[in-house]
Amino acid sequence: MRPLRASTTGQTFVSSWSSWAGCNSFGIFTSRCQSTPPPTGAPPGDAVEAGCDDHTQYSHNAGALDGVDAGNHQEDEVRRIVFLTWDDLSVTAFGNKGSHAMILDGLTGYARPGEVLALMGPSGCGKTTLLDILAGRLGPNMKATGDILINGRREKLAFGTSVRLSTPSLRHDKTNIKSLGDSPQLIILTVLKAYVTQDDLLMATLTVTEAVRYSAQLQLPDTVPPAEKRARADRAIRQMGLAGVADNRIGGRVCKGISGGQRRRVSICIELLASPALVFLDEPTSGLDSAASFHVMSRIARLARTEKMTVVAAMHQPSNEVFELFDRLCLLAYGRMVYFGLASEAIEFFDANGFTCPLRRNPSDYFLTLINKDFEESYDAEECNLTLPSAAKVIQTLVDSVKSSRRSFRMENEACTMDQLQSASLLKKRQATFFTNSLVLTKRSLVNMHRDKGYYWLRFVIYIGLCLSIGTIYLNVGHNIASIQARASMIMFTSTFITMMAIGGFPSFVEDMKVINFNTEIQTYYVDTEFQLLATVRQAKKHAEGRLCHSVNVVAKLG
Ligand SMILES: Nc1ncnc2c1ncn2[C@@H]1O[C@H](COP(=O)(O)OP(=O)(O)OP(=O)(O)O)[C@@H](O)[C@H]1O
Repeated sequence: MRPLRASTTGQTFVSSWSSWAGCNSFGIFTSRCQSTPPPTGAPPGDAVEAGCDDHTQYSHNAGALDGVDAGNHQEDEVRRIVFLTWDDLSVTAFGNKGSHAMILDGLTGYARPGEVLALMGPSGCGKTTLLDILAGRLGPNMKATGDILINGRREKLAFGTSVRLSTPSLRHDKTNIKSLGDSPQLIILTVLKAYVTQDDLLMATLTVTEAVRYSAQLQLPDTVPPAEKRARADRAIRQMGLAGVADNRIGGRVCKGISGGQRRRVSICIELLASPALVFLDEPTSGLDSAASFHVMSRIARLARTEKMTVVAAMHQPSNEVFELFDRLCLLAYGRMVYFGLASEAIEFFDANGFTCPLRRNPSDYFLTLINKDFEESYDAEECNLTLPSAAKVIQTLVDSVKSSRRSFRMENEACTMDQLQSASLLKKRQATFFTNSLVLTKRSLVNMHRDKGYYWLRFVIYIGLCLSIGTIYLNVGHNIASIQARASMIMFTSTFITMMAIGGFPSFVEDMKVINFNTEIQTYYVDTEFQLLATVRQAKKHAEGRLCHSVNVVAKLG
């Protein structure tokens, strides 16, 4: 069994890529594919040709990628190509009393540019956790081991979450894979990435158009003219089917705005505006009807192909049409991987393991029903008109099959090949400047504040009321000795009141913090410093107005 050829460190990405694409078409990889017999027990779906076809298909991208590369001479250009691989990835959650639970158990896989990888599995199987760890935003009570590599390098993704989790990687010990070396360089990399979480973090007071346009101003670099930014935002709105609600407020808990499905589409729209290299989507179609799901997913898949984006999406219940849009499928069951490969080969894989999907049944529904053991005890076979084997047995069979099959061998080789594209890891984020960010954030925040009746106008009315009350109480207080005491108590009262009113602004501040924190966490488009500035300007404006009222009142009434 021949090991894969390692690319030389220091090669340009073009040469590295071309040599790889060349290998796929006529060289090493093809001959390896053809010369390697499938391991015993490999299911028919693991046909050698399938693997090679898969790579040949990839070589079609080479021209496009070369084109991208050739045009990228400017220092601030974005390198769009992201090969994301993870190996032997495990995540454990720790409870308060020393208890712990394994959430992900030794997962290996990869996501490639121009493709959509769907993560599927029963609720609670670990899809969000996998997205979180890949995006570098794992919770504080979680510990992870394994390797995550971007273009062959261990990267530091966000908030100090190094993806260099443990060494040595198991894969390096496998005899059929060439070692990557003991300790690939740990670097801090700014990848233009996007994460659409399950909860939509949007400012309730903005309209759909405003939300998307502000994001365009923040995400797109200053070299893009404002008119072009607006045009891109408007185009994205239309493409997400939001033209009809473009001028509607997003809304929140207090005032109802657009629907849940529309909010979802706004979130996706905002995140995909700058065509990020790496996109994580957590249930992008939740709350959408089947037609809307299909349109949204087909737009994402088309963008992935045309912009060479690497898309990883956790999905629930995709329809047949949506399922066909996925390039690859990673099926999880209680933290373990029961399938990884081409989505189109999943039925064949299940069939080869004795689980034949009934005719006219949605394959993803069938897979999920087979591997869900949450409801086994309450499951009524007659009522469901379906006899299913024990989910635990199915999961074990599939996990064993994935590990031992030719598919697993191919997957690891592909992941390893991607890991070796080390020279491709120079990614640079193109974004608006500090000045633009500060300006846009401040403007957005002021608009938000003025429209928030509870936060701004109600407080304004209270300040006016206070001014009138104090003015009336202390009117003509005089200039004798007793008036000094009256003035002192008035000053004490107003300063205490203003402090209390400032505390009242906390809920809005917390809401803003959620949005800001999220964007900072995944390193999208603004940073702490800009937020500090924004918060200061905002608070200063609010208090200046309140204090101005008081000062005018006090000076006028007390002299
Ligand atoms: N911080 C945490 N501490 C303890 N357990 C956790 C934590 N986060 C997640 N879990 C557990 O890990 C498992 C996987 O959770 P995760 O949110 O990744 O599942 P999921 O597949 O995304 O679920 P769903 O499809 O319902 O969103 C669940 O059993 C969950 O209870």
